Amino acid sequence: MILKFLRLLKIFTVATKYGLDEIAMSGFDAPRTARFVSGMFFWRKRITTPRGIRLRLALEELGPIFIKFGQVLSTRRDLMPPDIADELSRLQDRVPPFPSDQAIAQITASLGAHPDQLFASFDPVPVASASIAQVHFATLKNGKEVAIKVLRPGMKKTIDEDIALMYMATGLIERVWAESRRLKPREVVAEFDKYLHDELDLMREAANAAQLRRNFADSELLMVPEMYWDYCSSSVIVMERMNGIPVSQIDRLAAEGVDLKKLSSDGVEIFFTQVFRDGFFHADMHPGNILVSIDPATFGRYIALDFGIVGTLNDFDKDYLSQNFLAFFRRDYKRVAEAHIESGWAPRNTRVDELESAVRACCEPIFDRPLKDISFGQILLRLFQTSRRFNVEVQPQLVLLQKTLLNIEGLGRQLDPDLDLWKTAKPYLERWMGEQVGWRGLVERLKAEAPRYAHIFPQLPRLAHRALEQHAQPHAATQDLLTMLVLEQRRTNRLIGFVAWLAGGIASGIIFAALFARYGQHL
Ligand SMILES: Nc1ncnc2c1ncn2[C@@H]1O[C@H](COP(=O)(O)OP(=O)(O)OP(=O)(O)O)[C@@H](O)[C@H]1O
Repeated sequence: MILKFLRLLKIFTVATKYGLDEIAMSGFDAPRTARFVSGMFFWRKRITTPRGIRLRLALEELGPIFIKFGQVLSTRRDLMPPDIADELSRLQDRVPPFPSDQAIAQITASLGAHPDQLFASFDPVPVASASIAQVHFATLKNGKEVAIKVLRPGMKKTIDEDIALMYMATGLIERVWAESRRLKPREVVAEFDKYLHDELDLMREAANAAQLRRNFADSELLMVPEMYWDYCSSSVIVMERMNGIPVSQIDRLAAEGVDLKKLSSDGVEIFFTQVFRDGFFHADMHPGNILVSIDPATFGRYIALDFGIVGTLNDFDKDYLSQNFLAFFRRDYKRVAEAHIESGWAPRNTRVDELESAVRACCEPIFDRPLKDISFGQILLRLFQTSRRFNVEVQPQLVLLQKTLLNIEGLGRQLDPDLDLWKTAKPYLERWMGEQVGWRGLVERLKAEAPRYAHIFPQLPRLAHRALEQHAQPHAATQDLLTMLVLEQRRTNRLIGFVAWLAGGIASGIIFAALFARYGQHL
């Protein structure tokens, strides 16, 4: 309890030192009591440093968990003012490594043997250390070079304590200051809580890596380290050691003869493949996590590292994205508005023309520049900001996607300032749309649903009969369901009819050809 109090006191002192209260007071219509308490810090020197810098310095002083919190906040550009988000994105969580005997103890406890027994060699000096984990290199007994990621000891306790304080603080703020709820502080902390706890389980990270590796097994564009499952636990993972040049070292890449233009468009292709083909994307694409191979066998291929954060998208999300991007680039804002209402994201009673004109107002200025300079990430961001005004809840996976898009665009344009994102991405969007509508889409969906239909179809007449009996006057939801089932059945019947007709045609053709071959000369 005393420790909790001291920690709270420390947070309070740091917040006052950097005038964070003043940021809050100026940003919102703060209640009088809060202004009075804030005004009591008369002894504080006049604050002249910009608010974003002050917030960043305060978080740095509060330690790794708060630094991580700032990094996560920096990605919520739909909530944060741009000056603060820009400054927070500069937070670095490079922290001093923890002693190697602690890493060795962690490996021994997790994998059941000392590194000397497990590996042919183990380097006690870490190659990198961050707030959650650090990485050591080693060699397996079969000669394979590996990288070992070890969780920082005692992290869970520290995280739980700091998060509990954050919940307490946000709860208090929300209670005394209703206006602050607009920023959804509790929701943001809850998201951060989940994010950190996900990162604490390295097994999740290993599983994400394995999935991404499988998705790109046949690709010439991206390499993902293999996970060595016999040496993986929730606090230690061992994976193939990758060699390459960090993508941020552009001069080195150029000197090695890597084609930067190709690298740039490959990056976009990889990203859109992850999004629209797999619905599974690496969402921590900062340049430190991306290498480029210069090994002759895999020259110029991307290497991905650090799989702690991935985004997943379902068909609904993909449909939303492709519809909106395509409508945007046709400047069809009405379609954008309709897509939001049809998908149920904007409330049903939203007026299409109002949403359309809001979207137009925020996006038209973006189109005032050459197509190649348009940022998908910016478009999505503006869209989310506009949508919020219409009570659209922006889905976390799309916020993650928007943040990753900004990273990819930044990276792509650093490698090739002429990168035309739209030209590179359009075929993916169009292919996705093509697969969703028309015969191809229907056949694909039927194929995917076939096993389920096999169960449902025989029961359909009974279920429909029972539903009709139970509800002589079916209510709206049941009515909708029945209508949907009937429509689906009709569509399937049409497809089956078409296939039967085609098969019949082919069969008659074959029979006719056979008869003609046999008896044709007698005719
Ligand atoms: N498989 C690997 N092969 C070679 N080097 C690796 C490998 N995995 C990690 N590293 C090295 O360790 C560094 C940190 O790894 P990683 O990003 O996974 O850790 P992290 O703790 O999540 O760090 P951060 O939070 O800064 O991204 C990488 O930048 C890279 O230099």
